[in-house]
Amino acid sequence: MIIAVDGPAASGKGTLAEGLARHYRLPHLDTGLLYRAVGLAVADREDGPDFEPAAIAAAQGLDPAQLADRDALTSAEAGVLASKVAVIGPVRAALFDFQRSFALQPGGAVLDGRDIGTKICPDADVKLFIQADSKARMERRARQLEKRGLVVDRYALYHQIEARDARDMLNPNGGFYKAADAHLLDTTLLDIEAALRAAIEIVDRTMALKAGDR
Ligand SMILES: Nc1ncnc2c1ncn2[C@@H]1O[C@H](COP(=O)(O)OP(=O)(O)O)[C@@H](O)[C@H]1O
Ligand SMILES: Nc1ccn([C@@H]2O[C@H](COP(=O)(O)OP(=O)(O)O)[C@@H](O)[C@H]2O)c(=O)n1
Repeated sequence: MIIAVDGPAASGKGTLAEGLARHYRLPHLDTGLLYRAVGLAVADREDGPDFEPAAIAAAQGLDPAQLADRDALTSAEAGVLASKVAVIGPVRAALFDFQRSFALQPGGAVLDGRDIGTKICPDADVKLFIQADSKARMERRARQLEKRGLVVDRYALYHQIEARDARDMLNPNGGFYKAADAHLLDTTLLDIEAALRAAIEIVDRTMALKAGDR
């Protein structure tokens, strides 16, 4: 079974994808980490003239070992860099095969990102699109960063997330929209457990309907 989980920044898609993977005993890939690793690899060239070719080379040479440093990868700065390399078509093309092979491993997988239901796994068995209002998303990200001992300027964080979402939505190479057959799950008023219960219910119901069709 392949489960695609998409949604905007800090909507809770990673947490849900991890929970679904645990529940159904499937491997999980957070595809945002790939873009974050490419972004970090070219951080010193940000907005410079050779940013684009350097990002393409970094994506083509990406080594899964680069996904290990979670603290660096999940920083707010890495998120901004990720969204800048994510608009470069050849970067997306270079990362496609890794994501697709992960999805197609025997038994299936859970992948979360922005274009899983639309581009990476248009054939996924179940697609979820996770939403939460911007203030709730900012507050979740703020608390996540504060738990690491970082001092967070909520006003700046809110604007940074809005700017990243806007760049993502306008990404000409993206596919960052809710797939027509994706189930919308708004987690604004749900805690992590309630959101996971709702997601499991959607997956079970979708799979039961599919089994009934056969
Ligand atoms: N439904 C929820 N209610 C409250 N906090 C949540 C919820 N879902 C996720 N979180 C928290 O919000 C933060 C961002 O969640 P995450 O899953 O990393 O989001 P995303 O992958 O969409 O960026 C994490 O600290 C996570 O524990
Ligand atoms: N499948 C994906 C996943 C992430 N991304 C890009 O990578 C950035 C970081 O993604 P992420 O999922 O790690 O970010 P959060 O939603 O966790 O904040 C996004 O803002 C997108 O620009 C992408 O283009 N395609």
